Amino acid sequence: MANSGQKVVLITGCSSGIGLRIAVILAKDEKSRYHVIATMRDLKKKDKLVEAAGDAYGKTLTLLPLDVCSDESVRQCVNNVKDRHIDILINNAGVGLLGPVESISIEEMKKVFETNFFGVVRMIKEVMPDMKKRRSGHIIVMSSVMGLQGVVFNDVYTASKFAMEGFCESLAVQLMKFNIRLSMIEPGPVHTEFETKMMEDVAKMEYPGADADTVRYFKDVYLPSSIDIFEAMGQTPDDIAKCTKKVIESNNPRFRNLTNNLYTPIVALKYADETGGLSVNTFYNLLFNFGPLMHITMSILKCLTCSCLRRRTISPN
Ligand SMILES: NC(=O)C1=CN([C@@H]2O[C@H](COP(=O)(O)OP(=O)(O)OC[C@H]3O[C@@H](n4cnc5c(N)ncnc54)[C@H](OP(=O)(O)O)[C@@H]3O)[C@@H](O)[C@H]2O)C=CC1
Ligand SMILES: CC1=C(/C=C/C(C)=C/C=C/C(C)=C/C=O)C(C)(C)CCC1
Repeated sequence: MANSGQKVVLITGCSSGIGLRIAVILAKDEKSRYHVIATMRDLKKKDKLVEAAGDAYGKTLTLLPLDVCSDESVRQCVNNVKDRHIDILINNAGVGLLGPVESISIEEMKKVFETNFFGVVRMIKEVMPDMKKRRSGHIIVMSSVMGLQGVVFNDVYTASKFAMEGFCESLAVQLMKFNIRLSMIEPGPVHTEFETKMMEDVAKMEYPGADADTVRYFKDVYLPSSIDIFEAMGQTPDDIAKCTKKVIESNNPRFRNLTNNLYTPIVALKYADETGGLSVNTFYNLLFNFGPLMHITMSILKCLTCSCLRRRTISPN
């Protein structure tokens, strides 16, 4: 149970990746300022989190089951929190979906929206009224650079994150009147099971309904570029957890928080030209005309960021 001085933080999707690391980093806060309620839809998956939490488990970190796609599960979970008092709600649970639109059923698309959009809306609807009564609270949403900028062959995932951005940008204004803050975290590529699951799905898929050219563009052009980008720019879940902690601890938290400086110029294209031409044409050229060049650029970028060149310059031995 939380001490009177501790902030109660409820996090969704803590069985792996970013949610797991945020839970651990907050539960291990050096000043014990947080009581973390780490949630996951299947508590059988708790071992990785429990191991990473170490001594904090049972003290500053407790577990509750929660499936963001179920009204009943969301209600029960929040009812199980003492006085339903949640100071900080972190909406992290999310799923990806990759591939040509022709080969994805409407049912699969709805599942992505059910988790990434309605899952967050469901959580906010359950927690927000109590925050409003108390005139305090902070809601965090794990969005993505794909909530700001479309990426080819990620059409449906991108749309689900765009939907979230629109919802939150609207709600943030009303919430401010109740002294409740809303912040979006906007990571670029992050090495988690999200990436592995998508690659596994891609390997299994046969892309029914998509023509041969589209499948070729997806497999032979997009996928290698995407792998390059993950290798060159990919952050760790810990990077995102640290950034999220900073946002929570800021006196004046920003609404949008990009986590990766290397990705900022890519997102900036959209704001540099409101007609959208600059971003659409640049992405087209990067993908279809400069694919091999992009591979070289990404390799150089990877080399510079991994600091092997810098190490060699500083220490010739
Ligand atoms: N990895 C990346 O490159 C990026 C990820 N993001 C976002 O970060 C968030 C976390 O993803 P990440 O850590 O990378 O990926 P992971 O796949 O490692 O984690 C996703 C988590 O969401 C959980 N989850 C999925 N569906 C539900 C549900 N219905 N109810 C409750 N939990 C659910 C998963 O649980 P289970 O184990 O049960 O499936 C898992 O714990 C997502 O919102 C994602 O969109 C944003 C930008 C980049
Ligand atoms: C291929 C390709 C791109 C790919 C970007 C990727 C792959 C971003 C991944 C972001 C993730 C995984 C976000 C998760 O929410 C760019 C840069 C648009 C430029 C054009 C070519």
